[in-house]
Amino acid sequence: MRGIDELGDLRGQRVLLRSDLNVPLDAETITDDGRVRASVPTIQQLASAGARVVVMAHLGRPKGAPEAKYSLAPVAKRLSELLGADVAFAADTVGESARKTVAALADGDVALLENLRFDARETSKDDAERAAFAAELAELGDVFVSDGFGVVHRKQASVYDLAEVLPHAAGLLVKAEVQAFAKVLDDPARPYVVVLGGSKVSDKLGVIDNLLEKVDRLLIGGGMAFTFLKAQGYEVGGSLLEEDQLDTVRGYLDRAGERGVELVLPVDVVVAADISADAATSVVPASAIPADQKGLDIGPATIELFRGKLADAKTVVWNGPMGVFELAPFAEGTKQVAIAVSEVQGTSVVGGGDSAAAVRQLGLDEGAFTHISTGGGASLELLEGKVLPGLTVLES
Ligand SMILES: Nc1ncnc2c1ncn2[C@@H]1O[C@H](COP(=O)(O)OP(=O)(O)O)[C@@H](O)[C@H]1O
Ligand SMILES: O=C(OP(=O)(O)O)[C@H](O)COP(=O)(O)O
Repeated sequence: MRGIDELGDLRGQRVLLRSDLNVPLDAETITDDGRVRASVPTIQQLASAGARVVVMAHLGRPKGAPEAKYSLAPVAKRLSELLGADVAFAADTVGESARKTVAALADGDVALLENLRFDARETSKDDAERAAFAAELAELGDVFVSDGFGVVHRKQASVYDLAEVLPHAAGLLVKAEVQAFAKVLDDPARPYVVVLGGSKVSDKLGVIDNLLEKVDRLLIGGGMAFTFLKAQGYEVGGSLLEEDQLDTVRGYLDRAGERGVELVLPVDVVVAADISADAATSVVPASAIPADQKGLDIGPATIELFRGKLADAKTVVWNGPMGVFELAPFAEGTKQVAIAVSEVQGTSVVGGGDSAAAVRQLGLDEGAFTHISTGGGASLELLEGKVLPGLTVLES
């Protein structure tokens, strides 16, 4: 994979840089700036080389049109602070504001475009629509650098199509992440345990298919667990559920049994009627979730069960919080699993925007794990052996 150094002299060149700046926000306050920090070294290297750096990023999942709560404006401010230099913020992505902002850049300056996903073409499944958006983005740059590791599993205009129309290279973060995972991929020490949770259930259920061929144990918590519990015949009340995946999940349960993979599900759950910080909570068996309650964290018996399954692991990969850890009543499962993963004698990798935020919130830093990855879905797809569009396109 070509790196920035191989792009030639960048002085005066407009570099379109795809970063993953998808950070958790509480109104306009960034609650964890890990992804912004991780994007800084590449930006600094490009700016020091005299490039005019045009950063492109997404925030959340807006529906293809501008929405104030998904604006990248707070991220531009934080990026300015971290760089110690002004970051010009364009109020649109490929419109007049973007063109003027880029035209006004001097060598070594940095700009950030508004959320790419305010344009439906960014994430379109239609190749021609994405290509048209990439062509408009390409007018704002001479070179493309891909550094948003958290999105390299997405075949999207700013990740994939842009590399087909501009000279391109991988940024420092993408290179470092790929290298870190190569070590895990290459003959993992066993027992090899993957812990899955979080709320992107439909996205991440699919990775289990391939992981069943690779791992010794799969621990499933977070929003991911309830489709499994339902597939086993339990009612899950108002918990997150992928109804249309129940047959697929039954298939996973059968295959895990056949292959001797331990698929470990919660035995108890913290439930509440609403997702709120002052909700009345109770702990119920996973087989007895009341119809009017939602499962929002794993319970104490599950924490013990998971701790036991992690104790002798030699390789652990964890993506997805065990509960709604942002709120104190539902944070304990994530906290205890984070501690258990940090104590693993061997390789421990935490991936994902929210999972990484959770471990940092607990005061566990890079030193407590072999690697904290900025990508959750991206790292899981790498580990399952998939070809990631945003990486293969960089080889072309
Ligand atoms: N049982 C649950 N019900 C609803 N949301 C949950 C549950 N467990 C975890 N979550 C939510 O999952 C989100 C993170 O999911 P995801 O994006 O898949 O993880 P990551 O960003 O680490 O890859 C968090 O905001 C958390 O509140
Ligand atoms: O947060 C992200 O992924 P993650 O939750 O899997 O870590 C990335 O920014 C990708 O976002 P997406 O899953 O909306 O494409």
